[in-house]
Amino acid sequence: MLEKTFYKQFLSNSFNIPVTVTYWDGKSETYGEGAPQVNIIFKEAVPIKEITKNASIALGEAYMDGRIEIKGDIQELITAAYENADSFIHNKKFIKFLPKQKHSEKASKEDVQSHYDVGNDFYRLWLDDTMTYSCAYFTNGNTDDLFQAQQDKVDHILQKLNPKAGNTLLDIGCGWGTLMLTAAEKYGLRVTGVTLSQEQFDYVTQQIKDKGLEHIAEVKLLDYRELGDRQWDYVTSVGMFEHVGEENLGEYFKDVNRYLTDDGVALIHGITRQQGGAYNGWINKYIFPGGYVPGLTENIQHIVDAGMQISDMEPLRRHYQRTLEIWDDNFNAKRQAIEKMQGINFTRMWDLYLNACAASFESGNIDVIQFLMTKGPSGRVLPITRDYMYEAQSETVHE
Ligand SMILES: C[S@@+](CC[C@H](N)C(=O)[O-])C[C@H]1O[C@@H](n2cnc3c(N)ncnc32)[C@H](O)[C@@H]1O
Repeated sequence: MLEKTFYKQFLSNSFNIPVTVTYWDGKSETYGEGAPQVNIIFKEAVPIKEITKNASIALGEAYMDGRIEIKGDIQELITAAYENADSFIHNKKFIKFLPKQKHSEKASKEDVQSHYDVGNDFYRLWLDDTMTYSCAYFTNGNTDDLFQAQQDKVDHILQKLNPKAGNTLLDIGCGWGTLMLTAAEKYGLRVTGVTLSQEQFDYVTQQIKDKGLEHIAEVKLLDYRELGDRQWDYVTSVGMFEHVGEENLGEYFKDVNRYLTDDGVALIHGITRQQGGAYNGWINKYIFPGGYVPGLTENIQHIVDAGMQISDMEPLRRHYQRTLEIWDDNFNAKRQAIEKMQGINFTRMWDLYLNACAASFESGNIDVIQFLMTKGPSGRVLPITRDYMYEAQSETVHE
């Protein structure tokens, strides 16, 4: 009885849409006004002490192993929790414990490999053919297909750099390599990519060979902190600073600045949080160990402290919401194959992750920003308007 009183209070305050909750004794109650859109079914009670320790971990784990079922749209339910300031997602009372974070070179390697080395065969099932794993750019609104939108994102980034053929580019956290290989093939740049994932490194190495780009493209299995004194004309880093950790973020931007020539341009693209930086219990425990989403102003402060000058900033949150929705559709279209490959708990975990991230963008809890920067006020002067970013590029200029 005590347990149910707690649940009733906890759940009736958590969402800004009406929900029906079916309890372990088979009885249902509806909270909120109007017709319920989602039914949360507790097949058994999640212990109150787990919920009060970290509700997102406790409920996430219960969803993963099937103690909780959700009938209706999971993204809509989680968005409703993000949009409710009193919900357990925001309430410090339910976030007393966070998994420990370490960001040494060794810890970063283990963390990154635990996520990306799930395997290229897994990612191939639900990413598009560019194997890009970051926010796409839907040039024509939401109608573009993901493959086109990922290519457009890469062009959008590279065009912002105003690149000159023959110049050099470093891509920190190059993933499966589409940005760096496009920079080489289409823009004639001499490119270096770094990743900590063995699977990505093997994939990009093969791509460089297959495309005959060995003379202008190289990939390294290295931590971004281990690149020595070398400098590049352009530095890009897409969907990567979220791995760096709060305590290393200032140094990360200083490294970006250090790797740039005096005349260099950097485009750093990543997730920020409106209300200040945060770790997320369940995501940190199961999806991105070591992940940290910085606050927007925290990032800007680090950029300024590193001595860089911001030339342009573009928030793309609705593009990331759309990207995640397409990934989740693709994921569910391949659900059987994924369950066979990774097991049912992993599949439920990953589906929850994609929905939770889409909800976080949808509610505006997080955003994704492209920061375009030069090396201080005396660095390169970019064109005075944004027009140059949208001018069509010539076809392949590959040397
Ligand atoms: C979300 S993926 C993005 C990949 C790619 N930029 C894209 O847009 O598809 C993050 C990338 O950052 C890399 N990464 C994370 N921490 C790193 C580190 N300390 N040093 C080098 N690469 C790192 C990962 O290996 C992965 O390639």
